[in-house]
Parts: sequence; C-alpha cells; structure tokens
Amino acid sequence: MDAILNLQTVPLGTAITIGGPAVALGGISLWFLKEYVNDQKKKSSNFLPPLPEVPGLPVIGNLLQLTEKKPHKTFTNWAETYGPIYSIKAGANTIVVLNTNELAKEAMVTRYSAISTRKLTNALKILTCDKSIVAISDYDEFHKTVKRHVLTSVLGPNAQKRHRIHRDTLVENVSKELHDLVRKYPHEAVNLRKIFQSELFGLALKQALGKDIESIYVEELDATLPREDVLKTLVLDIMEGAIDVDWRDFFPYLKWVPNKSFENRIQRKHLRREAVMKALIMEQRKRINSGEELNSYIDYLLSEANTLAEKEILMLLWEAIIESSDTTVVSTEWAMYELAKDPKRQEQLFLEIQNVCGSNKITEEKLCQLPYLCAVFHETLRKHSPVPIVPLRYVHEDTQLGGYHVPKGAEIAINIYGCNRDKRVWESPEEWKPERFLERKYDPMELQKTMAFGGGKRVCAGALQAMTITCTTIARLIQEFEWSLKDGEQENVATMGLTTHKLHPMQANIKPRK
Ligand code: HEM
Repeated sequence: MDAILNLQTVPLGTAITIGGPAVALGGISLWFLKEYVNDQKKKSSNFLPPLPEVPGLPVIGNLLQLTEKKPHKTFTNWAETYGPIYSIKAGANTIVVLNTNELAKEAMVTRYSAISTRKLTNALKILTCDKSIVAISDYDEFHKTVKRHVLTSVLGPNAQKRHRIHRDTLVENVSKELHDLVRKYPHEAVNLRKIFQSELFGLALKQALGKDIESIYVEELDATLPREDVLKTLVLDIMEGAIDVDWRDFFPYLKWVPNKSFENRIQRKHLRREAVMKALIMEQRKRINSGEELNSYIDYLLSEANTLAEKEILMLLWEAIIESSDTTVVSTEWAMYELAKDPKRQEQLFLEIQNVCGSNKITEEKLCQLPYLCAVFHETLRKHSPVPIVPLRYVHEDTQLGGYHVPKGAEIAINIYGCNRDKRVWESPEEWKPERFLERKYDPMELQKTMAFGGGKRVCAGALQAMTITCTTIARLIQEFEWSLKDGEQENVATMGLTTHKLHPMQANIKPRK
C-alpha cells in the first residue's frame, strides 16, 4: 500500500527510469517464484496415489471393450466397479474418466489451468481446421477473441434479443406445418424432427448470414444445391465425420503409415463444406457491398473482426450454423417423446400453460412463469444429455483430481451422461420425472441445473438460445396438439452419433386441441 502511495509522489520521469530495472528484478523473482510453485505442485501431486485402472490388453488397452460406440454408457457401468474416477488405455493413450458432478467441477474449474487444451483426433483436426472454432480451441487469445465475437453478435443476451424475430418465426412455422400435415393426412403419424430440424437450420442461416436460402450455386462444385443438400453438407455429414475413427489416433507412433481411405473420406466432407460456405459467404458479401445491412454474424465479423483471416471467418460462421442446428433438435425431440409417452405429465404441462397464457399463444416473456415447462426441459437434458461426453481435454502439466495424481500427457473425459445418472445425486435416475426440478432449491430460470451444459470457463455459450427455443417450441406444441406415440415407438430409445440423437426419429400421433 505504502509503495503505491509513494509512487504517486515520484515525478513521472524518475518513475520510468527506475521502472526498468525494477520490472526486470520483479520479473526475475516472479520467474523463480513460478518455478518454485510449479515444482511444489508437481511434488505434491506426485505423492498422491495413482488412479484406479480398468484392466485391458497389452498394446490395445481397453479398445476392444469400447467397440459399441456408446462410450458414455460403458464409462458409467465401469464407474460401478472402479469408482467415480479411473483411467483407461485407448491404445497408447491414457484417458482419465470422470463420472460425478464434484469431479467434473474440479476439472472444469479448480484444475482448469492444467487441462485447458485439447489433443484432437485426426478427423477433428481436419474438420475444425486445427481448432479454428470457439468450442474446440485451446484457452488462448484466439479463443477469448472469438468467444467475445460470438457472444456479442449471436449468443449473448442482447444479441439474442435482436434475433428474437427468427425464433418467433421458427415456432410459428413449425406449428403451421404440423397443422397442414394433420389436415392432409389425419391418420398418419408425424416426424417432428424433419420439420423442426429444417426450421432450426433456417434460423441458424439467418443468425449467421442474415438470410435463409432455397438453393445455392456452388462454383467449385459447378452445381446448384437445394437447401436439404446444404443442410446435409454443413451439418449432418460433419457430425458423422466427427466420430469417424482413424486407428492411428490410438497409436501415434504409427502415424507415418498411410490411411488413405480415412483421409479421403474426411477431406471430401471438409472440402465440400468449405466450397458451400464460400458460396454462401460470397452471396452475402454482394449484399453487404450493395449497401444492404442485416443484423447477422457475417455483417458483424466483416466490419468488426479485422484481425481474423478469411478462413477463420468461414469457420466461425460455419460453427454458428452447425451448433444452432444440432443439439436443440436432440433436446426438443426427446422432450416431446417423453411427453407423448406420459399423458398425465403432458396434461399437467398443458394446464400450467393454459393457466398462464389462457387462449394466447405462448411467448418467451411467459417462460419465467412456467416452472413445470422449465422442469421438463432440464429433466430431458438430464436423462438424455445431448452432449454425453465433453470433447476430451489434454493434461498439459501434472495435476490432481479427486485426490489422485494425474500425469501430464493424459486426456480427460468428463462423462456428463454418467454425472446426470449418478444414483447418489438423482433418485431413480433412469426415470423421467420433471417434478424433481420443482423443489425449492432450483431457481426456475437457472440454466445450470445439471451438468448438461458443462461448466467453468468453457460452459456452453448457446445455453440461453437452446433453452428459449426448446421451451417455447415444446409449449406451443402442447398448447395446440395432444401427443401420443405411434404403436411400437415406446421401445425406440436407441441413440446415434456424437450428440445423442434418437436413432429412429420419433413417430407421433397428434390431435389438434379444440
Ligand atoms: C441443449 C443444447 C446444448 C447442449 C446440451 C450443449 C452442451 C455444451 C457443452 C457440454 C459444452 C461444453 C464443452 C466443453 O466444456 O468443452 C458446450 C460448449 C459450447 N456450446 Fe453448447 N450445447 C447446447 C446448445 C448450444 C447451442 C444452441 C449453441 C450455439 C448456437 C452452442 C454453442 C456452444 C459453444 C460456442 C460452446 C463453446 C464454449 C467455449 O468453449 O467457451 N451450444 N455446449
């Protein structure tokens, strides 16, 4: 304190002259201090016990036990035998798996500085252009800059207010399309996903590029692609590619062995995505050059983000499109599946909406008065966690988790699915019971009631958008129709993909309410 007061009385010139050596000395002593602290940290974590290990085979480790493509379920089962934290071997890689909220929070908050980077699979390296997007970048200056951009222009509360019109249009269109279908084919079940995903893609395009499209001419492909091909190229194909396995990921010492079929598969998806994005961007550049301004991410990035390269802008715009188009489908479809299966809870939700909205259509302003609706949303995220495992984090310095030593070079898998099914925290976790979120300890509008959106510095940036769209859509669908599952649908609970999409889109019978 004294030193600060004294500095104020020293003439500026003197302060600068003595400032140089002082800073240098300060720098040297800080360096020693940092080295000392790191050394102590290393020593203290080295004294901790080693992690429990899931037994596997030499060389391949536990790979053969992970072939069913639902690692989150296998991880949750292993937690029953080996405890909430354990390590496995995927070929030459060590992966530390965390299965409880406490461990997840420790990794995401307390020990974050030691695990704030990622070592990407070969597929992700290509598909994210080596970490050129917000969600997969390391916690560095690039990440901080582009996260600020996406929050300011698309996902933050003020940006979301400006994009309100697109969400209202989405809900209105979904309702209209369902009414049209029932009128035309009164005895046929509806596929909500088909309609909702297409509308969500429209919203994603409007937020990112200012306009929805019907088709686009792609010069590099010398073809005009209809809208559904654009959705497939930008969203569905990339989600599929992201889980494509290159065996060399597990044996980095064999990375010199060619795997052409894998590389060609992923490169094809990447180049096609790039060609389509370039065509979409070119159209919007023409619009902007002609003086037509819109409230969109591309308008913002081209005028404000002048430190970014063309390729980075392309990737950020694509990221905003794919993230808006995917996980919200998962949460909405599973919520409607659970409600269609459960007439009593569906009626309870209908009555709550009717009490608050009367005969008016639901609006976003009403969400804070609809605690049961919010409970339906959070219970769906808990039971059907759309992102079941957080993309692996890399341990770049020795650290500790749950009282165990975690060595540098390991990777961390946060099993959100496992956290959300932990029997110590959730009574009868297999059951879908929205009432559990009506207890007084839960604030109805709090977004982080489960681990579904992650936590800490990398908590989901799109949680607000996901919640408003999912909740207003569910409410409107329940206000206007009675839902039941088509015969045989109850058992269709299998999932597929990186996010937990229903393997078979829900087939539901809907009856307009009087
Ligand atoms: C129910 C829907 C959603 C779920 C369950 C979900 C889940 C998650 C999770 C678990 C993470 C953390 C990953 C980590 O820790 O590394 C994350 C990050 C992120 N999510 Fe979401 N998400 C959803 C919807 C969205 C939407 C609609 C958008 C954007 C339109 C979005 C954009 C992002 C971004 C940009 C990040 C990266 C944040 C950062 O690294 O700082 N998410 N999401």
